[in-house]
Amino acid sequence: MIRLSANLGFLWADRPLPDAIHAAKAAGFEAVECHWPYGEDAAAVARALRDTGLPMLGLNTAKGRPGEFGLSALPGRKSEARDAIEQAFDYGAAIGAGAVHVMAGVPGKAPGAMAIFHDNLIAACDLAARHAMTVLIEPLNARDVPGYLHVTVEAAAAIVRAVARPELKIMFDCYHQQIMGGDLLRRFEAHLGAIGHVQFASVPWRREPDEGEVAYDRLLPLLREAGWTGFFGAEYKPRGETDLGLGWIEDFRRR
Ligand SMILES: O=C(O)C(=O)[C@@H](O)CO
Ligand SMILES: [Mg+2]
Repeated sequence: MIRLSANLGFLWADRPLPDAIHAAKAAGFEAVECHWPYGEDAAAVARALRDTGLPMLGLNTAKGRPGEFGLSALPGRKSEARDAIEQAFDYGAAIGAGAVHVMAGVPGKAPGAMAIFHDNLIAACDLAARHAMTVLIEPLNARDVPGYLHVTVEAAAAIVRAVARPELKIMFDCYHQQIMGGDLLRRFEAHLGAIGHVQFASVPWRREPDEGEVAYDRLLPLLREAGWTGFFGAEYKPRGETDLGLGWIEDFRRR
C-alpha cells in the first residue's frame, strides 16, 4: 500500500496550516509535511496534528533573502544559518515534526561553501540527536535553482558520506532528480540506505502526478518494492483548487 503525505507548502497553501492539516486528513492523506511554517502558531498546528492523528514529517530551515534558498552553505552567514537551524528544531520539536530539511543555498562557486555546509550539518545533527529527529538535505534541480550547492542525489550522497552522522539523510525528490538525469529507479536503489524521505510531482510542470513524463502510478510501487517503507510526499503545485485535483489518489491506492 502506498502511504501518502500531503506537502502543505503547496497543497491547500491558501489556508492557515491547521486548516490545511484537516483538509489533508479529509482527503485521505496519512501524513503531512510543510515548508516554512514559522508564521503559524505552533500550539494550533500541534493541536490540529493531534486532532487528526497525522504525523508531521518535516519542515525546512529558513530560506533567507529572496532567491537565496537557504543559508547553510553561504560564506559569512554562519550566525544566520545557525539561527535558522535552531529555529527549525525549536519549531519542529514544538509540533512533533520528524525531520528538518537544512537548506544549503546558492553559493555558486564561492570557495569553502562545502566546508561551511558540512559544519552546519554537524550542528544540525547534534540538535537532531537531542530531539530524536532527522536532518534532511535535498538536491534541487539546477534549472529551477541555478547555483544550488547540491543538485543530484549522487552529490547529496557524497555529503552524507563525508558528514558520516546517522541523523543525516537525503530527501529524494523525484521531480528534481528526473530533471537531473532521470533513471529514477536505479538511482533510488543505489542510494536507498541514505534516503530519509521521498517526494514527487509531475515533470516538467510540477503539478498533479497524473500528468507529465513520469508514470508515478508505476514508479512509486517500484520504489516500495525496492525497499522504501516510508511515506511518499505529494509536493506539487495544484492546477487549480487542491481538492479538485485529487483524483489521482484513488488510482494510486489501487496499486
Ligand atoms: O523545492 C522542493 O523540492 C522542496 O522540497 C522544498 O521544501 C525546498 O525548496
Ligand atoms: Mg522537494
